[in-house]
Amino acid sequence: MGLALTDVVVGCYSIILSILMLSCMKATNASTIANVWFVLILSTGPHEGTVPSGYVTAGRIEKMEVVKGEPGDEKTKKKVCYNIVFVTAEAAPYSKTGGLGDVCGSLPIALAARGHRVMVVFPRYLNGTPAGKNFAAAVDVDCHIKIPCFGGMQEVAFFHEYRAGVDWVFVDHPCYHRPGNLYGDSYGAFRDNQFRFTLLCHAACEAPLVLPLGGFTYGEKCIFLVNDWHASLVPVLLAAKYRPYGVYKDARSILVIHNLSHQGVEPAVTYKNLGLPSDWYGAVGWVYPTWARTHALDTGEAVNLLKGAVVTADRIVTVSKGYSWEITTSEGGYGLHELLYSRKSVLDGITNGIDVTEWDPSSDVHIACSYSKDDVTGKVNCKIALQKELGFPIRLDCPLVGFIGRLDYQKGVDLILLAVPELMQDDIQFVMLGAGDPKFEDWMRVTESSYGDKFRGWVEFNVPISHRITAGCDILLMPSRFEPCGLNQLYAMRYGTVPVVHCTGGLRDTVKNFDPYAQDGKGDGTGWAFSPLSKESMLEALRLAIRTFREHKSSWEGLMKRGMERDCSWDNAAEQYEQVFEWAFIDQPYIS
Ligand SMILES: Nc1ncnc2c1ncn2[C@@H]1O[C@H](COP(=O)(O)OP(=O)(O)O[C@H]2O[C@H](CO)[C@@H](O)[C@H](O)[C@H]2O)[C@@H](O)[C@H]1O
Repeated sequence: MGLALTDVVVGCYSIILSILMLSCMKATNASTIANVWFVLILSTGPHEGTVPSGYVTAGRIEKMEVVKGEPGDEKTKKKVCYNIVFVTAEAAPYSKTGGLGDVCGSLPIALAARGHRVMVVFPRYLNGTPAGKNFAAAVDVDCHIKIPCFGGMQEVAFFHEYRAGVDWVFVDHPCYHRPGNLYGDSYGAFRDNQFRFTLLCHAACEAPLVLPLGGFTYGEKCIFLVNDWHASLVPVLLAAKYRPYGVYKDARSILVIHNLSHQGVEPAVTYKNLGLPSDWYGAVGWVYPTWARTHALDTGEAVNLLKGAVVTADRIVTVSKGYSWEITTSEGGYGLHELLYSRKSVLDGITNGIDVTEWDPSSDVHIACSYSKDDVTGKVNCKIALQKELGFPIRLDCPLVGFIGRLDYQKGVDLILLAVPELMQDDIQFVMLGAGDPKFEDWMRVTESSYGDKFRGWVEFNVPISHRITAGCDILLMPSRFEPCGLNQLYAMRYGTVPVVHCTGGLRDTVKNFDPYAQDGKGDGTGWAFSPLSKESMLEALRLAIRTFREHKSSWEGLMKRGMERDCSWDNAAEQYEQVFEWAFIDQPYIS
């Protein structure tokens, strides 16, 4: 295929422009120049292998894109592309226990689609169940490394799959092969989780240096996105283990906080296991508040991996704006609020997007009948099918309320437990899907046996049924005590299911309270956000929603329609992440 003359002209223009920009920058900022490449892209064809064609393997690649609008209206746009390394404990569809898996399974794809080179590093879990087939397409890249930690040299291997424009890199070690879920089994959390995720972090720091994915390593000029406590050792390792030897001087790290309530806290004596130099204790060292100590001689000394990332990462992102503020307060900061407040200038909130391919009522393979915002009639069939599946009487006039989530203090399940005896007096049907705290699981089973024709407690982690509940219900209840972003309310709105949520964190940011009088009486809003967090205010909001469903059909249709029309794709969030990457590279590494 030959080049058109216009392409050649634009190409020459771009080369000249690049040379000019390069010399300008030389005069101003020599250290930035070291990791900036100007690449002229005449045409952006499909990616081959893992190195997008026309790219240079570097931390930051400035790509001159020819933007073609109307004929004669061609202009050159600068786009900076990065080598991005996600480090996470889970990524869907390979492994998922909650929203972290959803985000790390879809944000990398959105960033790759925007031109970045993206790798996701996470464990190769095998628990002896059919879930193991999720890893079947990954191949052993025949690269074994030895990691110095926990008193010896631990050998890990890497597996790799290139899918949807992303390098999925699986860290392999026997500690990830055992029955149970990703973090524990019926006896509780695995006792060696600190070991398992220390290995992950060390391996993730090596991956860009040693893995020739598609023939080229990512190299050390990259940006690490470290998710939650499991990946939090990465920025500490960059600062303590690599930069003193001149490695990763041009890399940056961003801590992404999905949930501050889990911090990876272990006794202080375990510091020696982490593979950090002895004089770096201060980065991860932490002292419990007095009230949390267990006995009079307890000094409260501990290592806290998330705290280590808060003090060493170049920037911090939380998964909604509301939550980024909440974590700087004593109510929401879980003991880290003062530290987080001190880093306020590099703390941003970016609301999660959702995987709009997996969660699309017009093509969802799990639901009984497809529908869309332009034709919602199929939703009725989904409701009938769900009522059948749950053994409820088939009644379209009866509001069907759902709850999906981990059975955990965070999700406000205790509030539902308190409210159910009253709620069951009303003419409603209520389904709860969740697994977690055994005391809530038992309560769901008992409640189902007491209110057989109107309450179902589905105790399991089951993705297909979560889709069917999202599609078949009229209302989704989320009384979360705190919610960094929340995904189920986003899925619900996309499926025309109206959310009733506690007004907190990402729920407050994404669910707009219904106002029947707005827009000259046409109404506005996408659901109900109640406050304070009490049984009474939750019941009041739920009953208001139920009354609107029963008595104000056009208002209800408006609520459904506005929810379904919301833009919740990842592209918008990915663009905001790009802004944060740019800011991260403007500054020198926070700890150099
Ligand atoms: N029993 C079950 N069966 C099937 N699917 C189930 C299930 N229980 C939960 N899920 C699924 O797991 C995901 C849960 O995501 P959330 O964002 O609501 O919460 P989570 O607290 O895990 O995530 C944390 O990280 C995410 C991502 O940043 C933040 O949105 C959130 O606020 C934060 O607490 C959803 O996809 C949901 O459908």
